[in-house]
Amino acid sequence: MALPAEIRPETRSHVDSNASPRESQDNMLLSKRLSMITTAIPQTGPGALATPTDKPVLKSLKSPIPPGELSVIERSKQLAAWSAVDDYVKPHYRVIGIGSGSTVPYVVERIVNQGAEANKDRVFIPTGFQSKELIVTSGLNLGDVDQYPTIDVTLDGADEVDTQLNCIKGGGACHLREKVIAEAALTFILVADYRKNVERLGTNFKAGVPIEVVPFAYAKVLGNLHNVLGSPKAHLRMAVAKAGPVVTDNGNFVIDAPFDEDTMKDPYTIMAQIKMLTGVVEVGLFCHMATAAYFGNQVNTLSTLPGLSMFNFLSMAQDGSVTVKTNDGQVRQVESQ
Ligand SMILES: O=C[C@H](O)[C@H](O)[C@H](O)COP(=O)(O)O
Repeated sequence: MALPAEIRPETRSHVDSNASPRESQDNMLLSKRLSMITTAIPQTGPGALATPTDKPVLKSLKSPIPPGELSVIERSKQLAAWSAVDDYVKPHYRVIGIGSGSTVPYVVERIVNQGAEANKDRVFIPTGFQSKELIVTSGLNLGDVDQYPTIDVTLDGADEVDTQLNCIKGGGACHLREKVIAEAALTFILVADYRKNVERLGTNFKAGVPIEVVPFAYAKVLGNLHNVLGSPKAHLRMAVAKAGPVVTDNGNFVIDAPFDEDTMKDPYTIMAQIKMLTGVVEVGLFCHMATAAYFGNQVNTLSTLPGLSMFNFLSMAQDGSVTVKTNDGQVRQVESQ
């Protein structure tokens, strides 16, 4: 398959608006590496993407990145993404959904590492601006869900995932397109770091359930959430580097609605109730949708300062393992080599 004319790989960086300075540095490193991989791929002419890159398919989870280059959290995201790609992006798959968030660049990284030959006949469907940029920048073929309404597998990040694989999504305001791309997929896989792996939704992610609303209905929906559905702190999400509200890729607003513990024990019910409010476009609760969720882990290590054995401190490390939860209730550990 020749590259569609609109694909013009350029070096663009992935911006994670929630990233800490360390995470931003990690993201810049990743963008740099992705663009280095991309420049190895012929971009135009009859030979476009026909020659494999010099990157072999990595069979193990051993990182080619020098130790210490990625933070513990970034390495956790990377291992989760790589394991998921290795298990679920099968050689014969042709249509692949690419989700949003800070773990997804590592999904693309691993897919690119499968080689140009593996990717030349594939088409990748984005869930928003960020993933579209990732696909284009990586020299992969871009498609849309209206051309490819059946997707072999979609891999996506999450804000939190519970034991039933229900999840909160939409921290980056992408959940409408994400849900469409997830529903269009025969298999939907979540990737995240250990902080997102919880018993009950709302444990660490306190911002609330993201709700995309049409702009003219936001005040009415806020009233419904405050007075009828029991979320007195529901509020319009405001932009950080712009005056006014966050506007989604679809031109809508986002409301964040925190609910109490009891409500979050049954995410499907509250999801259905919110969705019934007129003016709501989509709710960032994805229930009974994922086949598996991959979480990179960390360990706490008790260390001692050299020469000061009385001072112990806890330091965190990526222990090279990934926890995999599947929709049949099983949990297993994958160890990197
Ligand atoms: O709208 C954004 C998406 O649902 C993301 O997948 C989710 O917010 C997780 O993003 P991150 O990995 O950046 O925390």
